[in-house]
Amino acid sequence: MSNTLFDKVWDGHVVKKIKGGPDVLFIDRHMIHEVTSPVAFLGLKSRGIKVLYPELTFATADHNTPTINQHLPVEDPLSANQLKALESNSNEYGISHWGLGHQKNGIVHVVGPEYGITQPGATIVCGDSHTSTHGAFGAIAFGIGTSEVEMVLATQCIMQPKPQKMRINITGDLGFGVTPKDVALFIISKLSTSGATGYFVEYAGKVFEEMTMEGRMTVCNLSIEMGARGGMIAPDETTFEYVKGREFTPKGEAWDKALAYYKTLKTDDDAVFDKEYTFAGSEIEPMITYGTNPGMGIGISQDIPDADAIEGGVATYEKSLNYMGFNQGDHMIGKPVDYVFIGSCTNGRIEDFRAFASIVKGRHKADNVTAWLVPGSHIVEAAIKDEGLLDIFTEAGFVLRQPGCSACLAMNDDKIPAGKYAVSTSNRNFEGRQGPGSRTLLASPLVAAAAAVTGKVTDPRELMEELVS
Ligand SMILES: CC(C)[C@H](C(=O)O)[C@@H](O)C(=O)O
Ligand code: SF4
Repeated sequence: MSNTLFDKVWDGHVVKKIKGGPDVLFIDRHMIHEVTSPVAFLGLKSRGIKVLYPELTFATADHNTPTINQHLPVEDPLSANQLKALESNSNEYGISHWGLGHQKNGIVHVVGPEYGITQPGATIVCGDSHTSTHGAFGAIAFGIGTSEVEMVLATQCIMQPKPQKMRINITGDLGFGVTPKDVALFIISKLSTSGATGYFVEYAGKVFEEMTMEGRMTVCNLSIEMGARGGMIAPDETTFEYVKGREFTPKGEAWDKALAYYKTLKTDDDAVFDKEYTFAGSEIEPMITYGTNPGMGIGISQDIPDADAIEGGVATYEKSLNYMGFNQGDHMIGKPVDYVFIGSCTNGRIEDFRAFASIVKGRHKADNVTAWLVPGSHIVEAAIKDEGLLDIFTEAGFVLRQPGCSACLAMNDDKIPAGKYAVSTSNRNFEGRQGPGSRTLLASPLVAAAAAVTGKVTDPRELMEELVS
């Protein structure tokens, strides 16, 4: 029988099928952070249960961590408590803990792949919706709630109804200045934020085959923003090359065996999906959002659509534009920008900082812009320095901060003030997401860089040197 990539990985992890109910799945890797794990550990303690396989769980602190002066004690008492709880729980149960200041510390979805915790064909969970990121490796990776975190700690299994299957194909090539972030924002703008609810998505086609692992992670990261349980891409040579030799990946003979398994992980030619979409890469231009959900995105050269061209309630649409201080029919290009944030588990990897540098090189930060450059991990931070990007940033008037989630959801001090506009490379533009009253325009690192040097929404293609005629 022909199977999809998703079926192959899922079926290979079913421990028990419950008739008419969910499947019990074995979980290969469990990542935890300080926000969603404390209550799960309290639950374990109150029931006197141990962590079944502590060696399969990895803890990192990211949401509540400051991005400057990380060597100093954390001032905010709530954040300090959560960070302490993660540390003491990890120590008590024998779980690897990469806390603030640890050399391996960083955003959970950035460090997992960097250290080879993320592997093709694995099942990976974390109490965090953007766990979908790890699907870039051909893993089944999804976010879980705190009570499920407790379940996985106790049993290394989870009960899950099997989602339906969707495939999204992007054919052909991407245009100049179009990045993986634009591909993802384009798909969400077409499908809406609920368009993939109940589905697990496979991304397929030439555009994804030619994408780097960093790009694939950006796309899979945003799967959750169209309601999908997760997204995945079949592993190939690009994947194997990325994974090989990392700290937690198999070595020697075990690698050969693992590689043979990884190579089986693709959708059979005649496998059937419950839903399928196909778009041409050439349809996509650099994207930007204008509203308060990630589906409210348009090509940067387009105008804000009229309410009657949008599915859903007119009142909600108007409320959203009102919050943003925008009107139907407005041009996005030229809108003033106060803040620029490059970072997060969506676009906080080295390739993103290279893209940002390619535009700011030889230019200067606009005076009206406050820019926060936040690497996703210490590995990214070190690469920024080693590759000479820090020099480019410094000359252009930018400062590099230390790793963490930062202004992506502003649980630390990195908050965008009320009413201010931020071009942000993160994944959510909800009301108040980046600080109470903040207004977020989601975009790629290229669009963020163009805004940072011009002080307004600018088409990055105008600033890119090798403009093809
Ligand atoms: C804090 C955490 C539970 C949350 C999530 O699940 O996604 C956060 O990471 C986010 O991006 O909003
Ligand atoms: S970077 Fe943002 S989206 Fe990613 S885990 Fe942190 S808060 Fe969530």
